[in-house]
Amino acid sequence: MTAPLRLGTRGSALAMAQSGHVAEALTAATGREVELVEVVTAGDRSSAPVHRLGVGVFVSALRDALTAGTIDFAVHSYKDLPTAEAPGLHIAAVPPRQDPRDALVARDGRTLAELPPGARVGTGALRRIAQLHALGMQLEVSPIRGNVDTRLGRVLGPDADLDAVVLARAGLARLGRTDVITETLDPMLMLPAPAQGALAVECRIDDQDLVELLAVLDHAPSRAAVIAERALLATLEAGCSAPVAAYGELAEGETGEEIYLRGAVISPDGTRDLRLSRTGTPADAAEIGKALAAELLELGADSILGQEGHAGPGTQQFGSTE
Ligand SMILES: NCc1[nH]cc(CCC(=O)O)c1CC(=O)O
Repeated sequence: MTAPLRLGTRGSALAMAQSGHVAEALTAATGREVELVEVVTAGDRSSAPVHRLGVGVFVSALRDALTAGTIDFAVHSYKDLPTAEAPGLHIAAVPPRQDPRDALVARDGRTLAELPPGARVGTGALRRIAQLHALGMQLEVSPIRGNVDTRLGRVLGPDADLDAVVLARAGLARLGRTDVITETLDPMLMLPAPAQGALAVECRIDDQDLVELLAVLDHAPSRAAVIAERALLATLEAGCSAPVAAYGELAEGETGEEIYLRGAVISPDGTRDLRLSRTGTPADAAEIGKALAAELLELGADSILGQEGHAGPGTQQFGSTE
């Protein structure tokens, strides 16, 4: 009898859902038993806005437990991971990615175009705040945070005080709540966060057997897209509050598989809005992301990021913008 593998997870409904899903997939593919071990993170204990805490707080407790050996592997929302690699740890799999787009949940079944000027829209991420302002619809954007249920309650609950909220479709999908979505937002209007909708399955790099076992969960196209998007983010050296968006799509081109990467840097008030795209082969995913970031920098992305508490080269801690 082999002991069950210990999968460390945060206790939030979203984290439990995605960890449970990965555990089931691993057991189905390999026959190995998996046991969920709850790890409490500093992010779960605090109610400060995420862009001030830095999403790294959700991650570091899980990584500490991995390094200490109290768990064998962990599942992260990929967009919450810092762009810097964690010493001694390895992302052994990127499972098939969920739809990375953002979703609007609005009162009275409204779509974005149906919101009147002055409508109150809640979202915590600067990337979303910036893109909502860039629409020029005179929306009143208010920063919110909390778990998915708390955020939905601001629109759907008995004490609803907002007309709409914007959140990741993937989070709602994992919780079985896509029924509340009134519009899945087109990336032309709301480009997703780098790696949104993707998971990272991480273990210790010296745990060779587990590295090999977990590889069955890897989905190459999802990994390539995420590599491109995060190379863009890393090259911009964006701090934890940076309004940076990136979306890589894989499609069959004339010369084989192609990756189409879009990137955006938007000032929080929406007045400056840089959007560019680039294509290439999935094998060059990282180079495509770097090159697109370099083009954005040439257009002045650094001055937008500088306005927003840009950490500057070498000082970056947290990779995600939200
Ligand atoms: N911001 C926190 C966060 N981190 C991961 C998700 C779920 C979506 C995903 O896995 O990318 C969410 C919720 C959201 O952005 O609405």
